[in-house]
Amino acid sequence: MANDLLSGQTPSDYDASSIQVLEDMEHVRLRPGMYIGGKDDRALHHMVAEIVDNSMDEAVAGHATWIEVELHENGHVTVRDNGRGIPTDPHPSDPTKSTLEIIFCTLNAGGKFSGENYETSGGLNGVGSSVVNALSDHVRVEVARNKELVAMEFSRGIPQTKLETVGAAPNRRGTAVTFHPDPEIFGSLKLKPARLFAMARSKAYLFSGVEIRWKTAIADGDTPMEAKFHFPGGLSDYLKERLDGATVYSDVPFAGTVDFRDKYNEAGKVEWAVNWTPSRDGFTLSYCNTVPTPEGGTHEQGFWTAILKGIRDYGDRVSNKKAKLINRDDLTTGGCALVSIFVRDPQYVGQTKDRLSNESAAKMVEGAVRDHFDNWLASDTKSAGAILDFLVLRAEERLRRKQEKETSRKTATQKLRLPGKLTDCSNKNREGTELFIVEGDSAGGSAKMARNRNTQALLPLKGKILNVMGAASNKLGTNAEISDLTQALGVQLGAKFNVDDLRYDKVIIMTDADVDGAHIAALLMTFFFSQMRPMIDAGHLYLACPPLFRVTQGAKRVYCLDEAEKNEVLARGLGGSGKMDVSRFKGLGEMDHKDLKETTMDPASRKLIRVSIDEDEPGETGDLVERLMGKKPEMRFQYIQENARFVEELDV
Ligand SMILES: Nc1ncnc2c1ncn2[C@@H]1O[C@H](COP(=O)(O)OP(=O)(O)OP(=O)(O)O)[C@@H](O)[C@H]1O
Ligand SMILES: [Mg+2]
Ligand SMILES: [Mg+2]
Repeated sequence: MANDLLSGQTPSDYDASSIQVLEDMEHVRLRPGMYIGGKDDRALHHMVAEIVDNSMDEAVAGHATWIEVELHENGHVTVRDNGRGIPTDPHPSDPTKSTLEIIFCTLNAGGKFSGENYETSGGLNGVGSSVVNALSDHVRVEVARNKELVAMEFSRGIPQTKLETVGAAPNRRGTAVTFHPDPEIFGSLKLKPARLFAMARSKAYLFSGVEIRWKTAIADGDTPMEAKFHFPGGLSDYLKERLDGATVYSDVPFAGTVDFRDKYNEAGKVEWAVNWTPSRDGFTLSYCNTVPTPEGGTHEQGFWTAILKGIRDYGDRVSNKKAKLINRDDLTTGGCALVSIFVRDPQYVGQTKDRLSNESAAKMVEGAVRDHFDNWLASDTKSAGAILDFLVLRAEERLRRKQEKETSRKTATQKLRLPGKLTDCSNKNREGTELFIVEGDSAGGSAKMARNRNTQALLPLKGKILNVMGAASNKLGTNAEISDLTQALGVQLGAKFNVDDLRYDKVIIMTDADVDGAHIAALLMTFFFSQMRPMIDAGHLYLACPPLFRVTQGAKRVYCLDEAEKNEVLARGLGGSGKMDVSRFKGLGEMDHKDLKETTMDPASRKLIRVSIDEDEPGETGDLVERLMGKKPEMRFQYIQENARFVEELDV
């Protein structure tokens, strides 16, 4: 393998540094996830972003004024800039090699460590170029520098040519990197014009000092074949474009830029734009040194803290007492923000630069934005008033919803004094709570001991009472057992059912693993289907999967969900000594609470089935439900098995 990769090199090249190169390149190819976050579509496009980021760094440092991104017919992509050109002189660490070769063939070779060549850069680790090189089956780098045009080619991280002079470049400088992502890594995935176009354009918004030129030879019907971007309006323009057509509370977004040098005597700056809209969900897009930080981080945090403090203070000043109620969620649910920071020494959580972690960024951004926000609110009182009113409304709505949920929960609990008695959980929020509908009282006993009292509630129902669930819906409301169930759930039946009222996150039917149990589960599912359909659609209804068998051998024991699993275990053995013993659970009540917890109730070890409805045959459902209401239990159950799609979900 090594010889193969080294072909084209003379034996004298095969020295320690070559081995280093092989190790680096092989490691990248072995573990692309560590360097570009995977081998998927996102990772593929990230390859182009790495090369564009290098040109952006050159532009932000003031050395390049344009960047060109070109997608070729054959799937290769070229990124060109008119920057200083990647250095080509011999590298001090290994004078037999050019700096360009070192940059493309070794990890952690970069000019951005010291802050001498670039003040604030997207590049950081000196891995970008070499990773793209390692994961491409063809790379050609051209550099115009010192009036000369030189070129070098690589494949899968290994040089294929020497650094060659290919012409004169009397009036040019800059770098052009052409590469083709390796199908051995990315399979049949292809670079998509639309994605590259969007990336190229967002870069132009993020740095108004650069012109981005776009070209594609591959058409996708929507993406322009050629375009030029230059946005002197920066983020403010970008936000307007993103919010195109939406109602906004301020005609002009609150936007600005602060140079950290002026304020903190430090390199870097922050730019932002924010507006609020009632007509769509809010978003926060953040960037560090023009590299997107999809998971946010300290810069986003500092930004929203400034806005929150600012709006509350403003409320105070205009004597709006309710401004105090506003919290960050109220701000961000309708708030649309772009935050772009440039710092000298960006730190990230994880390898892919998804979340910024510089502590100082939070403080610097907060301070910078805060001053401007106060001024802006004071100077544009019309917008300020509209935004404040909107945010107060959101806060009130949030509090009212919370209170309603609490009171409806209380009343439901208070009314339950009937045979099917609810054992509620202590957690009063819906999130993360579960109601187990259990069959009969015997199961209720061990389930009570097996449950997590914080999050798991129990409602025992008696089998015979369940038969009324097949009754006409006008009779349902008057049945005590049914009203127990609906009150426990906090909901009303039929057209009055509102899924938001539901008091539990998961409603879990837990019946014996036998024919009767299946029948009861079927009846319950039918009932929920006809009376509380949105609950199923929203994914709240589940079936517990109690085991049917327990196999023991000496001190070892294993639970089996069904016949097949049991046979498998018997064939395989438990690895213990002595005879294997099989017991079949006749009902949940037979299991002690430890077994029940472990196999069926504990989220850490149980298995659950989520119930959902397959709508492949629209129009037939009504008829089938009627058939279901018929006499034969076997037939009802079959319907459920055939028409309810069971989505297995192992929640860990
Ligand atoms: N288009 C370019 N123009 C000028 N110099 C470049 C260009 N592309 C790369 N370089 C030089 O090559 C070095 C290595 O680039 P590389 O992308 O490997 O690492 P980096 O940008 O320093 O850090 P990161 O791994 O975070 O991208 C850069 O630091 C820079 O000095
Ligand atoms: Mg880089
Ligand atoms: Mg490198």
